[in-house]
Amino acid sequence: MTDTLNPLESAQEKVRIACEKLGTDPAVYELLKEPKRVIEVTIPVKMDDGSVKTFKGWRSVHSDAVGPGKGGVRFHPDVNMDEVKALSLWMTFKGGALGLPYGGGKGGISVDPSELSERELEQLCRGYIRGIHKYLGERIDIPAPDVGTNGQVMSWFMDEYAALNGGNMDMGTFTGKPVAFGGSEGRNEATGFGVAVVTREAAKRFGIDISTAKIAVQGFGNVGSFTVKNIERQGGKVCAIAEWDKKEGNYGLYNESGIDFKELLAYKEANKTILGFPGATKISAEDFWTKEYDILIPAALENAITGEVAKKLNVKLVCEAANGPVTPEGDAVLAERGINLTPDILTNSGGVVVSYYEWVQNQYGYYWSVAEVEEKQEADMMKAVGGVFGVADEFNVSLREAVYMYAIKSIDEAMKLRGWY
Ligand SMILES: NC(=O)C1=CN([C@@H]2O[C@H](COP(=O)(O)OP(=O)(O)OC[C@H]3O[C@@H](n4cnc5c(N)ncnc54)[C@H](OP(=O)(O)O)[C@@H]3O)[C@@H](O)[C@H]2O)C=CC1
Ligand SMILES: O=C(O)CCC(=O)C(=O)O
Repeated sequence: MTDTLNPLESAQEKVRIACEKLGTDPAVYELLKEPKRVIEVTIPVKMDDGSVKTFKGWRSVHSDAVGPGKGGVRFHPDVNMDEVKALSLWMTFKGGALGLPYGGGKGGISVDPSELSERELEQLCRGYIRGIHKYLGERIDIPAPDVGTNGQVMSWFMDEYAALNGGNMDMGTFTGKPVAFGGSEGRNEATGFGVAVVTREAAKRFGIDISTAKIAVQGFGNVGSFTVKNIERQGGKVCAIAEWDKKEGNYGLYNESGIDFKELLAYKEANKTILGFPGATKISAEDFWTKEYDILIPAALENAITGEVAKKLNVKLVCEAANGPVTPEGDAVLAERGINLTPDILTNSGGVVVSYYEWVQNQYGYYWSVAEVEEKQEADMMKAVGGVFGVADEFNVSLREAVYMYAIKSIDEAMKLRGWY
């Protein structure tokens, strides 16, 4: 088997297998294999040095069978149309698995945001919204943060959207906004909080004691860092973290007795990197991937665990916090080696769950405390975890297959009710 690194092909394959296992009408795969709409925009930005640069951006709505498109916007040099399409497809199934009233959407711009000044970045954000605003709205398509974007980006998006729409302040058009500008308590940490919930439940299912488990996390961005924090809150410890650096390349940090979250975060805030953190030893990327852990949590980008990487892992459980971090060949190798896996669209669904709460709160104009948000999030995610584990047991399939099978039911039903087949 050759490794498919095209995320769209790998996403389509997962849907095809789920349809086959469930014996759905052939129309279901036909309707779900490609996005409903993809917009491509070229965004000109006047740079600080007086030159003009153009950037390519996309927004894809994979499905709106159940409700408006929903999903993040990624700013990264490797973003391309196929990646955006795949990420939007995954969002359709993430929403389905969690029972959210949404379809799937995703956007992105091919750019390294760290190379832009704040003014240039703001212009890029506003230009992107000028290009796609007619296709956005609380009931149409609702962006949120993903890799390389954050609450500040959402605020510029919202401001530009309101300006282009006669001052329309439908705040639910974007989620992941800062709390001071219509955001929800708990959204910034929500994905990592949810990853910790799913990891805890999977550990129970596969007989791993989370309080003594050795856990490794790849990526210390939004998802990775709050995963580490919430694993610590549950009494677990993360002993290895992998990151990358423009000069240094890929590397890891290791501390057998646990890397302290608060100290590491403070170091990152002060130094803009975790490289050189005194509370752990620097290790090579090769060492990071080959050391023995109970649980490995990839929380960076796609295709981190290829077939080759999967062969050398020394772990019992992989919890996919990133979208698409395991390639189809990686999946096959993990299965052959008896290494369990919790799939991305379940494991990292906490972000979109709390985005949903933000959208609800925006429409009510009534806001919840962080404790209320976390309680609701945990309950909603536990329901999905129970449902997916149940399908896996009933059909004797992997959790990856189970989550697609679990999610597809409601999407299929909505498409049929709408007369799409
Ligand atoms: N934010 C959210 O709410 C959600 C995010 N996700 C998914 O989670 C993943 C991470 O997203 P998020 O945390 O938001 O993004 P961030 O940009 O905040 O963090 C990604 C982190 O991974 C680092 N990184 C990049 N490449 C590597 C590598 N090869 N090895 C180690 N570290 C690396 C980045 O470093 P650097 O910044 O230097 O590039 C950064 O610190 C993505 O797959 C995203 O789609 C899923 C659900 C919701
Ligand atoms: O919060 C959201 O709407 C979506 C987050 C996201 O992009 C994802 O779950 O991959």
